[in-house]
Amino acid sequence: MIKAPYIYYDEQNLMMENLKVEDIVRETGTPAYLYSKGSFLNQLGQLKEAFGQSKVLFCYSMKVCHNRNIAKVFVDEGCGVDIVSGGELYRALKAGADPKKIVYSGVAKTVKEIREAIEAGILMFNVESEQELLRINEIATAMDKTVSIALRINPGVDAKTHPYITTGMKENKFGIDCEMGIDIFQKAMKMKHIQVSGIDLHIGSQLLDVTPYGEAMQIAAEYVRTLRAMDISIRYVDVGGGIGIPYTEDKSSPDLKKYAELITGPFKDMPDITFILEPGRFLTAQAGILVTEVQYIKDNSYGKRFVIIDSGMHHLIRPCLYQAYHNILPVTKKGKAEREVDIVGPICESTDFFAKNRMIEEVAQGDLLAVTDAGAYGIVMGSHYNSHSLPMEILVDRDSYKIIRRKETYEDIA
Ligand SMILES: Cc1ncc(COP(=O)(O)O)c(C=O)c1O
Ligand SMILES: N[C@@H](CCCC[NH3+])C(=O)O
Repeated sequence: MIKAPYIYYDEQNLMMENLKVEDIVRETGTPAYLYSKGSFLNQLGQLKEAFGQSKVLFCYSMKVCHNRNIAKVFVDEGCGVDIVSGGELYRALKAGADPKKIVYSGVAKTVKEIREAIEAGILMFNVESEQELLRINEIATAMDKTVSIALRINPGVDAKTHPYITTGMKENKFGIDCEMGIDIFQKAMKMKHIQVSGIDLHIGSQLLDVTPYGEAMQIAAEYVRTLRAMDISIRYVDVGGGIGIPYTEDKSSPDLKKYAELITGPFKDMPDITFILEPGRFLTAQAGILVTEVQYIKDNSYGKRFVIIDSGMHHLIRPCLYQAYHNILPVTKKGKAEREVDIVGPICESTDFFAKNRMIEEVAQGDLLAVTDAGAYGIVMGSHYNSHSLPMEILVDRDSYKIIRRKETYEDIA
């Protein structure tokens, strides 16, 4: 494994691992997502270290970056996979995931998806409603299989993150509220083809301050005690994902040691519990950059300058959807003075921007820019809007790179 940093400048050249980013994309073309394998492994290593000897199964939340080559990096390190659809199940199995390490979340699992997951023999369904439980039981009965489930409870905890990405509050569609959950657990216990195995919760995404996990895990531990007192056996506590990354320099990485303590601490009296973690963003966001080429520079008479690029909201929707900040770097520094610009894409929407009023080194037509921290919720939230193709994806490993998703042709998207 090579040492951090994985994305850095060597004099004027932006590097990923041992390669110049410019050399890669001049061969492959733009727009392109580039990912550093070393960074993936380093982030996973940090999480593993924080949890030390605790019984934890890390399930890569593949919704953040579902390329099967990337899932395979984590699978090869012993991780399971957190999936939310039949499509993700397919990708996870193609990546070589052990079905016995796959957990399946999501509020709208269809009959077909449930059947496929039972056939694959996944570890556990994270059930999000009573009707879903009934449906799983019905399908399991017809298939004559016993299916392991956890109920996703909604602990009513404010994760204090962006309002669009909290999930554990009363107004969120996820999970079952704690009070109703007890009754549903009891019903599940009576179902012949259902094996009650765990509880599940996920309070939100992009948490930099881990304290809300403390409150949530106290609630979870109390809940498990109540269930056990009713002879409802709980082996797994699935904590979901949510650990964030600093997108801006004024923020710092979450305290992983504290996170691990907040998760495991309330369960000290239950050493038989296995924790399941579903990290996503923390594992992949910082490893990814989106490289784009400047197409045009346009000034208007109000003093505004637009830098128009060959990528936009159809490739990375986070700035448009959450007003999210992503750093934007020249791929090759030219030593020019900085000036204020809007960096905008080709889409016929005024929300199609990566940055507004941003100071960056002056760029010219044909220059390359790299949007950083783009490895999570990037390409997976992309679209073919305006019939543009998605960027290619490239995995960098020390001195070499591999195209893991080729450029789409018109025929692919027509
Ligand atoms: C159930 C569940 N697990 C895991 C994740 C991954 O979250 P994150 O990328 O914040 O780690 C999400 C997304 O928020 C989720 O909804
Ligand atoms: N898509 C969001 C995170 C949503 C989490 C999914 N449960 C983001 O880009 O930050």
